[in-house]
Amino acid sequence: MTRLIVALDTRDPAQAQAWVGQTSASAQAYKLGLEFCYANGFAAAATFAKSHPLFLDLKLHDIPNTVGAAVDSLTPVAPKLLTVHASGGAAMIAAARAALERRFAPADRPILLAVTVLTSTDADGLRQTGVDASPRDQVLRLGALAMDAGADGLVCSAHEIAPLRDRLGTTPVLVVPGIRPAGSSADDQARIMTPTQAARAGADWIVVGRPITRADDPGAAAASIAAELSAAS
Ligand SMILES: O=C(O)c1cc(=O)[nH]c(=O)n1[C@@H]1O[C@H](COP(=O)(O)O)[C@@H](O)[C@H]1O
Repeated sequence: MTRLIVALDTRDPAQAQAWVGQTSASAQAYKLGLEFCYANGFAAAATFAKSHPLFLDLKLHDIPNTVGAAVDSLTPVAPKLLTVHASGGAAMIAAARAALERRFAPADRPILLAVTVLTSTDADGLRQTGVDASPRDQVLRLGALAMDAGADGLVCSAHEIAPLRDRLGTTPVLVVPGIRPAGSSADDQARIMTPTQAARAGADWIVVGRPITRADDPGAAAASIAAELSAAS
């Protein structure tokens, strides 16, 4: 069944804890990213990871030596999932994987996810960066590269789940943001689907932020999304 990760996109630890309290019956993991970690440091993320499964979303992207060393430095946080950018290339992804293998026993090793094409990017956005491929083709290209280089899974939009499964089978863990319940605002997301559509397409996890955290009742919003996931699975 598709599981729900709530993105705790805030710099305020009390707010993050409040959202956890409101959604804990519906979510299976929580995401802390750049906003929270730059404001509060990694010790705060490490404390959080002691009581909740943590998706640490730092989207690392640098030369292989720097990314490997950064992953080494993140060892005390011990997240369940960790992101790098697939466009950093095979050697960079391999360096991240090697650092995780050095630092963790196999059973405890964080799941290494490669972000393919950000869900906020459409074909025009890709073209502006010099990529003439469609988002789908670019996700397939980067997805295959990342899995060959040692990623355990991929971050993609729900639109690319079926083509990725066709190309790469069931091995990649597919983590899917850009989720919007029917009728809700897309905000800055370009490639969106509903929770039901993502679950039916075969997402392992969906990542949902604002549709829950900006709702009048975050607990009810998360419960409604969890209900969609269980009905679709
Ligand atoms: O790696 C991610 O989690 C991520 C990748 C991506 O392509 N798109 C994307 O939106 N995300 C994250 O997923 C969350 C989506 O938040 P909402 O758009 O508010 O639901 C944010 O925390 C993003 O940083």
